Amino acid sequence: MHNRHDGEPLGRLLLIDGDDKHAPLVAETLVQSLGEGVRITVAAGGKQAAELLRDASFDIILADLSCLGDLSERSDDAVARLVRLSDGALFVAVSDGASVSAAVGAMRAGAHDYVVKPVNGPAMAGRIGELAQRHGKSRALSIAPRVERRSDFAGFIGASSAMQFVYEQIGRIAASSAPVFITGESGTGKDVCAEALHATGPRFGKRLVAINCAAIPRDLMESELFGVARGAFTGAHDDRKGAAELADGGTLFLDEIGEMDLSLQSKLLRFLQTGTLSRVGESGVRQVDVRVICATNRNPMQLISEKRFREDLFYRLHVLPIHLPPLRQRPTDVMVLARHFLARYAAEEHKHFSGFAPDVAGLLTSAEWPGNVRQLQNLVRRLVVMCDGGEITMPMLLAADIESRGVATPAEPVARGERRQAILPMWQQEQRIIEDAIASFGGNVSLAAAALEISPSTIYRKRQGWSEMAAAG
Ligand SMILES: Nc1ncnc2c1ncn2[C@@H]1O[C@H](COP(=O)(O)OP(=O)(O)OP(=O)(O)O)[C@@H](O)[C@H]1O
Repeated sequence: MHNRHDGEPLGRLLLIDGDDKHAPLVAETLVQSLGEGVRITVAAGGKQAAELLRDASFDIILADLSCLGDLSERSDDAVARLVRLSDGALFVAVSDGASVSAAVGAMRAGAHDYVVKPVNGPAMAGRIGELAQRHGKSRALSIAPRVERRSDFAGFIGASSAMQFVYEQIGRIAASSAPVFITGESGTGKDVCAEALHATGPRFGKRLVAINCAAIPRDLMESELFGVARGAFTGAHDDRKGAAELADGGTLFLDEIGEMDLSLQSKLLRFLQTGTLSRVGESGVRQVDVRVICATNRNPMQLISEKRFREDLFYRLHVLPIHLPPLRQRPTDVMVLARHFLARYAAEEHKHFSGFAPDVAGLLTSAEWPGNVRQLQNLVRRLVVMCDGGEITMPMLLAADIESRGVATPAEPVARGERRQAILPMWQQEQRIIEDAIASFGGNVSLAAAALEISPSTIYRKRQGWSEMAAAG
């Protein structure tokens, strides 16, 4: 937060909001969150905003898409015109949430992001800081409240911007009881995330009970989740609580939710709707208060389209989405994590390591890491066990890397006839890029398409093609 500022403002924000009662309130919450160094000018519509932009320079523009009609009938056209006049300001579109296509249109027209109404001051201030950093908008960044860059948070290690965003999201939603839906490839830290949400929230005094929907046989899953009454089936000698009851007052973590049987999905939906459950073989109902966190490394939209996941259950669970980015998208975290694991395993093994040789660090940083943090962690552990100590050199890495799916691919593998990283066919690489984009927009195909600068119908067409390719083997 900035100190009170008497002279020139630190920055200028243009708020385009057609509601003359609402706009001053929004402006006030923004000043409270951004600090008094920001000067806010309100424009009642697109035309007035365009005039203001011709006369003065602004650092941030917040534009309610519903009030730009006086500038152009189409909101994307109005946004494009304002962006052209904006002199490189950070441009955030505000939409009413009903029209995803308007928000996508605004982003195609040059907006940096969109937020759904109502504009919340503290959340908006955080978002401005994040966007300003991501888009290199130094003027907007100077207004945003300083956020300490953290290199660790509640069990996570990592100082990249992507992880700062994750920490900020966890901090913002930990106190709520609404369901959280965590997505991310295997090994990106979905369990760590569930633990962080529980540990930093008000339910910390009660239990976090985790249940892995892929690891438990189908016919046992219902009793594991909801408990069992004595005599319900052969072998049920006693009444037993399930994970949901054990987590009462605390958090229930449903890992690999995408693997849950469809009939149990209906029962889970009922539990989420009513807050009550019945143990297997019991006719009465029991009230249970849990916060549900679920996670999957699959694409939930694909599971829904394949009819393996109920859409109504997805929307019940997908209230607060968190996406954990793959390690290859945050290369600055690799050595932070590698050094952390080296220190930890060296202490466990009573050995002394001085660090990684520069060529090893370079190779690790640029590797693909298909198994993400888990793969890096296992590799460092293997290095510590196999080596006596000192500096981790390239020969040591190559010796330890044998089972790690080719992280340490040498620079000229073909010439030297050594191992080569598997090259995926073009369609699979394209599929990965598109699925990553969809996951990072919480499953929203339209927004992913806008970010990739292709049309949503292209994504749907490609998906059809991938299923056919996969079916063809
Ligand atoms: N950012 C991180 N900082 C420190 N450790 C991490 C981080 N991310 C993951 N890990 C570690 O990597 C391993 C895998 O993490 P985790 O089990 O949370 O991944 P996951 O996404 O749930 O994987 P899966 O989908 O296979 O269950 C764990 O040992 C975890 O402690």
